[in-house]
Amino acid sequence: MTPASAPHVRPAAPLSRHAPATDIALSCHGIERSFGGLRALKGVDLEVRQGQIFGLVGPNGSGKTTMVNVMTGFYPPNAGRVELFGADITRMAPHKVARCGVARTFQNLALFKGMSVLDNVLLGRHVHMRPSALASLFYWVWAEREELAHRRVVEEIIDFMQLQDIRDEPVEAIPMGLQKRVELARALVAQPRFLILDEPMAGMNQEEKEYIARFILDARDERDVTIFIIEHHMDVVTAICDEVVVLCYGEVIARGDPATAIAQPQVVKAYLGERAAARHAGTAS
Ligand SMILES: Nc1ncnc2c1ncn2[C@@H]1O[C@H](COP(=O)(O)OP(=O)(O)OP(=O)(O)O)[C@@H](O)[C@H]1O
Repeated sequence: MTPASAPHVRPAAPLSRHAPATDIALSCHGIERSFGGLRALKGVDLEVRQGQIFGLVGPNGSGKTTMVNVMTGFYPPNAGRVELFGADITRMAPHKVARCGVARTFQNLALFKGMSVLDNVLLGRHVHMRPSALASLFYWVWAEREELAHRRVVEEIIDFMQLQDIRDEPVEAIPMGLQKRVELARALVAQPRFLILDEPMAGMNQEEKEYIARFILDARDERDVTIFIIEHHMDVVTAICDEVVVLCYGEVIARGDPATAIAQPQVVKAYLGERAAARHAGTAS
């Protein structure tokens, strides 16, 4: 493609010319966040290396979504520092974090009813769409070309996520498992470097879980994206995550290799309660 015909599609903005080269994609240090008298996060530290699938797990109410909200600028932390690819993004506004190459999906589906699958996916390109007066002036030359380039990215992701057959369906008419796949597609069309998935397998049956796990692995391997995942299905976590951090009441209680971390007694106790954990230990020994 010649420069003259190359569509003007912005890649994710580099964070800073002065950001140090690092193989750490995300680093959070000493993150504190309270809601009134409730300390939802109590000095959380974690580090995600580039190219990892990193899992954040923990019982309900342990602080996982709050942590993601701090990382993405939705909740400013009361203390601590968040770095993305070596640059400080603590307290950066969410839309600026998105422009730094971060995309996320939400725990509860956030698709637009009444719109087709294709249009919902296309919305994921908004982070790369910044109309300028000059572009409008030369609309037919530039804006149309840019629109085509956005469509090309969307078509590629529709293929990648195998959504061709349902592309024109209203999004509310397709099953829940497919809606989750559309959400993942919408996050991927933003061409993120760091993708956060909040319970991507909630409400899925075994077959749907295996399907979406495959797409997550392929996204990491083929699209050069680091993945941060919150997930309650431990079979999936052990199957696809390279590393996990386990939260309980806002504190890290285990970390490391998934199978080892989630078998720790304090983790079993956090999930099952003291008595069941003792029974589990009895059966395990
Ligand atoms: N906006 C808020 N206002 C008040 N309390 C909040 C708010 N957001 C979260 N909390 C509280 O902070 C704690 C951590 O909640 P959070 O949603 O981060 O947990 P979680 O691990 O994501 O839970 P789940 O697995 O159920 O989604 C909970 O006690 C929750 O009630």
